[in-house]
Amino acid sequence: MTGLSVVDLHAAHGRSPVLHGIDLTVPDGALACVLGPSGCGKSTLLRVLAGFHPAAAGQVLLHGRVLDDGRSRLAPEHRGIGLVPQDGALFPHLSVAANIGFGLPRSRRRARVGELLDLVGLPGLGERRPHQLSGGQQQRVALARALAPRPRLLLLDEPFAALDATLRAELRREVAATLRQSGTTAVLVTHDQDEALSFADTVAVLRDGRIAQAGTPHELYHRPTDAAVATVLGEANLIPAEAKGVEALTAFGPLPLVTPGATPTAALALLRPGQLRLTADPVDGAAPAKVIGSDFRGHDHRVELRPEAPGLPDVLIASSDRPWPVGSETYVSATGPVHLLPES
Ligand SMILES: Nc1ncnc2c1ncn2[C@@H]1O[C@H](COP(=O)(O)OP(=O)(O)OP(=O)(O)O)[C@@H](O)[C@H]1O
Repeated sequence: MTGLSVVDLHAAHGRSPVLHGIDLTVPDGALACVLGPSGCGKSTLLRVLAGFHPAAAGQVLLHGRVLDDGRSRLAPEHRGIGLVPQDGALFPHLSVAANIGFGLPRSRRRARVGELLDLVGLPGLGERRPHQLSGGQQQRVALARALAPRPRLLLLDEPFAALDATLRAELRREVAATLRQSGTTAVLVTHDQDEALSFADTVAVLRDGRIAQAGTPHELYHRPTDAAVATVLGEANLIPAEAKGVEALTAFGPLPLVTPGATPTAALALLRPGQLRLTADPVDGAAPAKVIGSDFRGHDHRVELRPEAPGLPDVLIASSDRPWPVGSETYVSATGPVHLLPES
């Protein structure tokens, strides 16, 4: 069953159009993510969904009910939609329990607040004030507050942006688990590709107010429709290729295709950094390359290379489990399968 359905949605700020025909479907109980750079229209989209900004045209439906069709719109308080803002926006003078229970009927408040404190992993902290909590705990309270009235849709506006990297990854895992446990349909907006790929069932890439591509995180990462989507989702090496049967002919030799047949013949092959292998000695299909940059990232090394072979871009990015000193000579080879993108 469809939870949220956005059909050909247009929105503007004054006379400036910002959203140009957005189509987005989120099944009931699914987690969706809208990923895009600053200024592409993510917050405007969330504000239209929440009812704080009017649609200029198109439709927003929740469980089949029209919320906005460009002519009439349902008031935000009647939509059954919860919002978790970037900074949590808790009431500083109220306890955690009072923040979570704000707006709930008195008779149900106590039990529901207790339930939610357990759900977000903060049992026993109901009497604290927000300033007595860490940033991550405050965001969990904001999530609990948004979930308290059992919204039919939860909107999350870069809710982890202010947290450090480790806490951010941990909290988004917890939040995704909490939303799945409560069966809540949710839309998260972010400019962070790791967040999008790890959080959502469906990712929609928003570019200049248009959905460039939508699909599962796996589809978008491995089968982007163009080079811009490929790079929004993570580092990408794009090398000239020609499709021939089940293979792509490249400067690294023939590599198997992800989807044989349905590709342009002259194209770019997408190779993620993990598909490039570095060796001290030449192997089949390897190109000589000079190491021009190397960063240790804990789980691997990000190695920047200048290949010394025709048919390759000026710079390649590889992932290696061992360090390669800057200035050293190496050999780079590739493993498929590869996905082909149109050349321009
Ligand atoms: N209140 C406003 N009045 C006029 N223009 C606005 C207003 N709010 C946003 N805009 C413009 O609309 C466009 C989309 O802005 P929006 O805030 O939706 O983008 P965003 O993707 O959420 O960006 P960010 O990630 O930086 O928050 C931008 O060009 C922005 O300058």
